[in-house]
Amino acid sequence: MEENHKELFREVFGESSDSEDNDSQPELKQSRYLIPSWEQIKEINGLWLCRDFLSPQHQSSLISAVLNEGWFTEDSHNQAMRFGHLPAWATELSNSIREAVLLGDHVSESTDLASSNQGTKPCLLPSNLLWREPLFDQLIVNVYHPGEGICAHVDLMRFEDGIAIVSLESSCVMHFTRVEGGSDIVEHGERLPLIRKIPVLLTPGSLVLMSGEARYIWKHEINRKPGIQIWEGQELIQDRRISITLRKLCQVD
Ligand SMILES: O=C(O)CCC(=O)C(=O)O
Ligand SMILES: [Fe+2]
Repeated sequence: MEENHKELFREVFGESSDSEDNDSQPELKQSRYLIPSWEQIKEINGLWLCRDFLSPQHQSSLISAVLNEGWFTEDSHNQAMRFGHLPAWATELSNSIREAVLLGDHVSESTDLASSNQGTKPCLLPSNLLWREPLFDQLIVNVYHPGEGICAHVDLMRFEDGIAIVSLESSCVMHFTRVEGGSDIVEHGERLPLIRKIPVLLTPGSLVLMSGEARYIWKHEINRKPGIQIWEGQELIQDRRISITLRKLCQVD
């Protein structure tokens, strides 16, 4: 981790328990989470996936915390939104997202992720977004029953850049398509068709981060109609799926 990141990391998360012996290095292995590995969705700038974001235990406690809010006591209730002051579990989740980005940066320096992208270090989340306070102040929890999904959309412009989606329970494929009017993609000197659907598998406990092009010029959708949720040639078994989307409202001055 870069020195300034280390300092910021200490400010936000404090020193770990066994780094008090005047060795000022934060002991990253003592962090609440294992060092996360991030996957860059190469076709889409600004789209990152952390598959091992939450351990199975953390997933269970998060599901309990969400269900304990009492938002989904009736079957017809499938979405809850909160603005401003978020429940403690959501604030903790936001902190974990920041932590995963910081630790992920650390990992990318020693892997070829760092040398990809024509020599420029790929950025999980621009630092002005990573260090804004609060990182997120809006929360949506969606509960999807089998067959239910969300149609293709770009999140509303009233939200800032830098959106996180945590997936729980059933896996699903989220498809990304470029918004119309975007120019053709040129890759290796070849013009690729404008309408391209990029599938991304969202497994339980995974975290998606969208910023820049991924947030503004790509639509995302989850179509759980029969025959659409295919991954590696197999149709996914559908069960209930819960997602937690965290965003920040734009300031209105
Ligand atoms: O449920 C999801 O994974 C995505 C939710 C979403 O895109 C939204 O609420 O804007
Ligand atoms: Fe969305």
